[in-house]
This record gives sequence, structure tokens and C-alpha cells, in this order.
Amino acid sequence: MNFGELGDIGADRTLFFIFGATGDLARRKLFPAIYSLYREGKLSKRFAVIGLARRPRTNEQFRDDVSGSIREFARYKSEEDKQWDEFAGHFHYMSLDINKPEAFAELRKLADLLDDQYDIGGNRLFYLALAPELFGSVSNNLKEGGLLDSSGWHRLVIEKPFGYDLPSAQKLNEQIRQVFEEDEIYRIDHYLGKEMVQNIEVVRFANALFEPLWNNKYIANIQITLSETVGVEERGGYYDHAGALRDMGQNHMLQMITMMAMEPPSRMEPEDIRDEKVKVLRSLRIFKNADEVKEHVVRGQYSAGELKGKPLPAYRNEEGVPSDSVTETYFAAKVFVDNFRWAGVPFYIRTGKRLPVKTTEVVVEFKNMPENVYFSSKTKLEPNLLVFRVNPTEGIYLKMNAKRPGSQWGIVPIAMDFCQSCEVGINTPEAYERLLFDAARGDSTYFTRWDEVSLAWKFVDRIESAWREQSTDLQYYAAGSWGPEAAQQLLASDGFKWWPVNGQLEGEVVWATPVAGK
Ligand SMILES: NC(=O)C1=CN([C@@H]2O[C@H](COP(=O)(O)OP(=O)(O)OC[C@H]3O[C@@H](n4cnc5c(N)ncnc54)[C@H](OP(=O)(O)O)[C@@H]3O)[C@@H](O)[C@H]2O)C=CC1
Ligand SMILES: O=C1O[C@H](COP(=O)(O)O)[C@@H](O)[C@H](O)[C@H]1O
Repeated sequence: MNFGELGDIGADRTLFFIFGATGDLARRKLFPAIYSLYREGKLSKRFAVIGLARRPRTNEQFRDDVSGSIREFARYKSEEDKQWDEFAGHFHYMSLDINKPEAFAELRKLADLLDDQYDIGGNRLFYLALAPELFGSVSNNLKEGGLLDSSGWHRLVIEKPFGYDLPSAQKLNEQIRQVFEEDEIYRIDHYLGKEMVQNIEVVRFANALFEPLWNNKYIANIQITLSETVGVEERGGYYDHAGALRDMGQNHMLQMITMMAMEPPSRMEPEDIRDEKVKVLRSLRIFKNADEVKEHVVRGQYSAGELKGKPLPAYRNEEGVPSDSVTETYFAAKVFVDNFRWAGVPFYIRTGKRLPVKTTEVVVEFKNMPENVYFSSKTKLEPNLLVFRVNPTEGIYLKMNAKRPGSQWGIVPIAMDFCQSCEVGINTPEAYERLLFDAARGDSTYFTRWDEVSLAWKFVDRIESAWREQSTDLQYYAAGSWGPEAAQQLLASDGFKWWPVNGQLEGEVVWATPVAGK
């Protein structure tokens, strides 16, 4: 299938500063992303990367690290790359302790040198792949060290978590705002870099089929599932401090709600889109008290269980997790967007570790047709579903009712299941590629603005404070199961159910993805 030209504006000349260049994020995501951009010709040839961390490394050692990371994680194979040495030559390393401001004067010298060598024009992108506690010091030291005196643009890209709650996020924001303007700050939420999350807007606003129905007259509910099979891996310390609501809810899940619920922007420009997303967050119903939280939010923690015959430990026995932890590894919630379009439509969201499958899906369940005379009493009419398959399979699934072939009035559910990842394969950009590309060309659409972040924290803080009051609400679920039973009840009490993820529904006839040339 031919998906045509991209039509994107290329990235500007850029000097990338990767703080935390010896860390996990740089290795798994950032170096491979830079490589893909280079291979696809999206990066200007006039670029350089300075890797920064405390560990000593020569340029050669650093280039070996980068090469290893690309061999392991990139979607293009470096072995087949005749230009590899040319690419690797753009990478430089400097050992630097962020807590030592004097090191930044040295960094400036290196930056000015590379700026001249690669004719970068003073454009600087500072990527902080670091613990958030260091964000303030880096920003300040960049300024004091003269790194922001170059003639081009300066952009700060920062990773989540952006704070622990609203007060800590405000403090963090004040620190970086002392140095950078809001429009120079690119806050990463990697879900916004995912192809199918970006596709939500297009499917909504480019199809006469959906937008007229996109409201409380025709939509019964919206379901968002982010399920993971993994536990907390090596991040027990961080995770136990955060929990599922802060780790996934405050950012990825609320962002997906905004994409589903926003009004059409006046233009497809970053600020117009972000303005509409902010309006959704302003319309989120904040639960009034702990009882309301209890009624609308389920939280759980995994106990020992198994998946595909493999025994799995309880969360409390994971490395770095206290044996008496009451941190949630799962939550499900019924959320309301109290505005004209969405009044009365529940948004059900759930996420958890150690669930049976890894998947991210957004399901739109349309209201059912009246069971009028046309339908025989024997026929159970299923609601229409539109599913955005975000991760790991990317695609769009649409379920309808049709006449059962050969019958008189029999009805059979049929589905169109478009598998984008099957079609596009290796050409699907990974989220970090998209986001690095956007940051380097100054497109902030898929980064979160401060007002979005602060409103999301306001919503989350209310739930967190209720949980602190009622810590006994934590429910246990066996690792490898779909979470606490109460999460099923959340929907059942409204006459709904969670739709199965990652697969077709029982009894339906699927129209496979049309394949080019067939
Ligand atoms: N890993 C992931 O998949 C994801 C990570 N994130 C976020 O990205 C950030 C980085 O995560 P991750 O890469 O996993 O973390 P790591 O712990 O793997 O890496 C941290 C990096 O920071 C460097 N560092 C620590 N202290 C200093 C210092 N004083 N001066 C200079 N460098 C320092 C370390 O290098 P050295 O010890 O050599 O100084 C290392 O390169 C975190 O905020 C995390 O929450 C967000 C989403 C996903
Ligand atoms: O931000 C995070 O996301 C990952 C899941 O991301 P995905 O792209 O693999 O779906 C999650 O594992 C992690 O806990 C969280 O910090």
C-alpha cells in the first residue's frame, strides 16, 4: 500500500546536548531515534551530538556505546550502512557533573567549537534524560555557563515525570522558567509521539463518517486500556514512589482523553491544538471527596500469580519495593468531561502492570440502535465499535452489523480491521523519533504545555489525597489476571463491559486489511 509523501518540514541544523548520555533512555530510545532520522534524511547533515554524564568516556568509547545501542534497538541496521563512520563522527562526549557549575564553561567551549565545525548556526537542543531533581540545576548552569549566548534558537526537552504532584511540578516549572520561555520548553509525553495517538485527530477531523457522531447523542462510552505484562523491572524504587496513577494516568491516559474529547481546533497549529486540549482538562470532573473517589476509581496491587504457566512474584517481592508497600500497580476509573459535547458520557480508563497482554487501545462504543421490528427477537444487536489500536499493533478496527448471508433478517457482526503496522512495518517511526524530529524543527504540537500539566495534576492530586485517607481501599489481583473484579463492576453498574483487547470479538466476520495489489 502506498502511503504517499510525508510532506514534513525537515529538522533544522541542530547541536544536540544529551544529558544522561550513559543512561537507559539514551541507549534504548534517543540514539536509535537520531539514527533513524539520519537514515531517513530528516536530519540536517549539519548536526552534532554531545553526550554528557559523569562517567569518563573518550569520544571513541562513546561512539562504541552509540553503535551498540543502535545495533540492539534501532529499526535500521547499521551493518548495512556505508555512511556509518560519517554518522558516528557527529557524536562527541564530555564527562560533566551537573552539580559542578564550573564544568559548564568547558562545555561552552566544546559547543562553540562544534558549532563552527558543523556550521550549526547556534541552534541548541538540550535534552534532559535525567532525574527531575537535576532539571533546575542544569537550566541554571546552562545560563550561567553561557550556553544560551549562541546566536540561534535554544530548546529544552524534558522527560517525565514532571513533578510528583501539583506543588512539586509548580516548583520545577518555576526553576526552568527562570531560564527558558514556555515556548522553548518541550515536555515529553512519549504517548503523544505514537502514530496512532496522533491518528486520533485525523480519523476524527478528516472523516465525515465520525465527527458528526462524536458526541453524547451517539456515543455510549469511551474506554482506554493501557495494559502491560511487565512488572516494575529495575525501576522498583521510582515506581513505588509514583504508582500507576502518577506513572501512566497523569500523563499518557489524560492526554489520550484530551485527543478523544477535544473540539476541532481553529487551525492545525500547535497552540490552537493545545488550547483545545486544555479546555478538555478544564472540563474534567474533579471528584468532590473521598467517597466520590471510592465510587469512581478502583486501585489494585498485584499479588503472586502466573502468566502462560510462568510463576510471577507479588509486587511486594519485587526488587526495590518495600514488603509492606501500598502503592497501586493498577487503577481503573470512570471519568467525566463535563462539557456540552460529552455530558453524561463515561470515559473508562484502566492501566496496570502484570496484566495478561501488552496493549494500548481506545474503544469508542456507539449507542445501540433501537431494537425495532426489523430485528428478529433472536438477534442480539451489538453496538458499533471504533477501536484505535495504539500499541504494539497499530491499526483501526470498526465493527458494524450486517445481514447474515442467506438468512432473512439474521444479523451478523462484521469488522474492518486495518493493521497499519502490518502494512507500514519498519517505516513506522517510533515515538521518540517523531518527538526528537519535532523538537529539532520547532513543532511543539505533541509536547505538553504547562497549563495541561498543571490541570492534569489537579485531577490526580484529588484522587491521591483520597487514597491517602483510605489506604484500605487497595485491592489485590493475581499477577497475570485482568485486575481487581471491582474494575468490571465499574462498567457493569452502568450496563457496559470492557471490550476485549487485542483481538476480534466472538462470532464476527472480519474484513482483512486490503493489501496492495490484491
Ligand atoms: N528509561 C526509560 O525508558 C524512561 C525514562 N524516563 C525518564 O528519563 C530520565 C532518565 O531515565 P533513565 O535513562 O532511565 O535513567 P538512568 O538512571 O539510566 O540514567 C541517568 C543518567 O543521568 C546521569 N547522571 C546522573 N547524575 C548526574 C550528574 N550529577 N551529572 C551528570 N549526569 C548525571 C547518569 O550518568 P552518570 O552516572 O554517568 O553520571 C545517567 O546517564 C528520568 O527522568 C526517567 O524518569 C521517562 C520515560 C522512559
Ligand atoms: O511512561 C511509561 O510508559 C511505559 C509504557 O510505555 P509503552 O510505550 O511501552 O506503552 C511504562 O512501562 C512505564 O512504567 C511508564 O513510566
